[in-house]
Amino acid sequence: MAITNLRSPPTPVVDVDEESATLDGSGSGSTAPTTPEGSMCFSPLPPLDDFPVNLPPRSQGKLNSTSTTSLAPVPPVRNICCVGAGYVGGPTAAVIAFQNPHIRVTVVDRDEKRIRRWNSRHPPIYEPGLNDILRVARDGSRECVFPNQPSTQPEAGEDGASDSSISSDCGSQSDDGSRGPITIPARQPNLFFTTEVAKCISEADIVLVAVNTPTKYRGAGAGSATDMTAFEAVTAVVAQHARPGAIIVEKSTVPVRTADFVQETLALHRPNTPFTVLSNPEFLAAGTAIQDLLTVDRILIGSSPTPAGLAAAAALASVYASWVPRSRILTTNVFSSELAKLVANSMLAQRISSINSIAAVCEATGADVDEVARAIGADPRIGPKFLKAGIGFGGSCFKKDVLSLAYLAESLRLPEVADYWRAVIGMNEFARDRFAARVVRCLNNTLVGKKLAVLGYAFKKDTNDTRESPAVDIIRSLLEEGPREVAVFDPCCVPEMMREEIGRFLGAEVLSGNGGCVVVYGDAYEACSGADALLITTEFDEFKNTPVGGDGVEKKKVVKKVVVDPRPFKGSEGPTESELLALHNALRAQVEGGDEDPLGRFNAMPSCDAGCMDCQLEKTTGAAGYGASQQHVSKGRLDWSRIHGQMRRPHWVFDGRRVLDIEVMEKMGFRVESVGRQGR
Ligand SMILES: NC(=O)C1=CN([C@@H]2O[C@H](COP(=O)(O)OP(=O)(O)OC[C@H]3O[C@@H](n4cnc5c(N)ncnc54)[C@H](O)[C@@H]3O)[C@@H](O)[C@H]2O)C=CC1
Ligand SMILES: O=C(O)[C@H]1O[C@H](OP(=O)(O)OP(=O)(O)OC[C@H]2O[C@@H](n3ccc(=O)[nH]c3=O)[C@H](O)[C@@H]2O)[C@H](O)[C@@H](O)[C@@H]1O
Repeated sequence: MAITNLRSPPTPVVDVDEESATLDGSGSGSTAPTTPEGSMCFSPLPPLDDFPVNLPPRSQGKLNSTSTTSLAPVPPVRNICCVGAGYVGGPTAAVIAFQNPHIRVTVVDRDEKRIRRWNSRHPPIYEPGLNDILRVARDGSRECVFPNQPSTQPEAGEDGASDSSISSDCGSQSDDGSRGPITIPARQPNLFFTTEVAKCISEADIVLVAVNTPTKYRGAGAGSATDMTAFEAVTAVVAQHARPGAIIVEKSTVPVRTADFVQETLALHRPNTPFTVLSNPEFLAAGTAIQDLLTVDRILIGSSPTPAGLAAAAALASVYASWVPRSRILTTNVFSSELAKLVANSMLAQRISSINSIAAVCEATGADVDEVARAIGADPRIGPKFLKAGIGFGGSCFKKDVLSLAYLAESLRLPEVADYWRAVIGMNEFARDRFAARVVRCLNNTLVGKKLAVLGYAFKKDTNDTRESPAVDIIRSLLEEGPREVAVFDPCCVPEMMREEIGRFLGAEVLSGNGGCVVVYGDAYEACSGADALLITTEFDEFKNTPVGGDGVEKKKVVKKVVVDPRPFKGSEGPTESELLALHNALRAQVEGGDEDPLGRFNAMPSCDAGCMDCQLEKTTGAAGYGASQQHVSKGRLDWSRIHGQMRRPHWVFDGRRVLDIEVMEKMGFRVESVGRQGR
């Protein structure tokens, strides 16, 4: 007998402590505008301890609250619109849709090219696991049937035969009903991408605003303040088109008290229409976005403490509760939530700058920064994460968010606080400059006539995101010395894209073909061939070295990931989407390079036009790591002995990310200089 799955959560009701709605009990202690029913008041809030922090299990359907004096119905969520189809909006909306088949999720963006890509086989960003999510949520899925027993374990009574095949004839149901076949019904697509911004906003119960909020580059606060142009533009569209009662969610990272501004804009355009504004910052990291979203450590929801504010928070929480344990959904006041995001990134950046400052001390003293990091990281109060020294942090957010915090402090007339955080950025720049200077110093203070290969262009491993990549600054510094060639290779980025970006950041004239000396390669060995020095600028595993045997052949350490088959699924409701995904991954892991759809759930992917630029790019470049059909396939670790044979003496390697085993490299004849370790 078939068991169907895909539970949809009941609509909860929220208990609200009216006393806590404002500190003074007046209903609003602020001059900030409120909606007619007072859904947003920016008054001081009660201490967090008094605020309903964790939401109860779905079945209870009520917010925890010590004293409950009124009930506000939690609005049902059937339609979500996410504005911004970027690194955050795309994956976040995809996971929300994947986990909530009963909710229609539409991602809107004004960038037609981006939307076209999301609707094609070539999503505009690469993230491990994204493809599997899109294949179900965007494309819908077929009915599938599978036995409810681990395929690696033989069926009791059978001769050790294990059945990893999935077919419609998969055995009979056992007595207790738990091991029989499970039928997963077909799923309709519920994730859509479109440029119809206003229309989709007007249909949504929840509008997630996930547009870019970079640093201002001109005018007041240039270089520090957040550029709110995109956010403001979207807010105006939302204000004009959102339906009454809609919940507006700040997903973008925004300055503290942005919710005030959103509320004012809404009140300006639609004075008598109730809206609720929430802060729900995103903590995902590039390269692990899907994993971060699926196994999230916390969801932060900031709301006003009014009945409507808390009800809106509960509505948003119910969306996440489809897969996130209630204990990980934290609610705070809206400004704490906005500030917490800036502080989270600033503290992470600060840790990196702290260890990089120590790297400089190590280079001058003979201590080794990895050893220092290991020693201090063993203290649970410090912890081992984010202590990897290198050439500094990159990425679209750390720098801008630290600067935004510093700007906030300046605006609040707290220059000491601002200086403290600005020093984090200063130390980051120092790390890069020191590394580039070290390369030049080791190469006799001149790069003229020399070829240098830069390995890694993305700002971190396993992503094709190159925003604020330290590699760009390193290339710029190298070019100042007039080298013969700067070769650039990245295992995850498409060469054409890298060329385009380098041209944009450093000027088209630096590129080969335009009279410049920067050559972008799609092959690491070509990039390294004839090089005087190699610089490792991104911590890709591909660049790590592994012991070499007497035969000169690289001995790869094969660490087989143990992916546990999650069956048997217990309970009468059938597996959740997360459990199905775990099964999908377990079955895939059983066979190397095996079936991309072992459950037989996937529908056909969208087809591309004959003239699809991305298909052509894939054909001409190999383009591993680009496009849904081609997730980042590791090109394997570099064969360092082969590279040694191709390089010029004395085989300089500058390890800016501490990925190399120096002893092994030196035995092979390389001359290695590493960040955080004394050089020669
Ligand atoms: N990239 C990351 O890993 C993380 C980013 N964030 C924050 O999330 C926000 C978004 O960042 P990303 O996704 O990286 O930015 P992004 O630049 O990749 O995407 C933003 C998208 O918004 C669209 N957009 C801009 N103005 C628009 C308008 N008026 N109407 C419709 N669409 C519009 C752009 O076309 C673009 O596709 C930022 O505030 C960022 O600080 C937060 C956590 C992680
Ligand atoms: O707001 C954001 O955009 C996101 O910023 C970071 O995520 P991300 O920038 O994608 O990547 P990280 O893993 O944090 O790495 C950032 C940079 O720091 C560098 N790094 C990281 C860790 C470390 O120990 N040392 C180090 O140099 C990385 O190489 C990379 O260049 C945060 O980790 C996310 O929580 C946050 O949501």
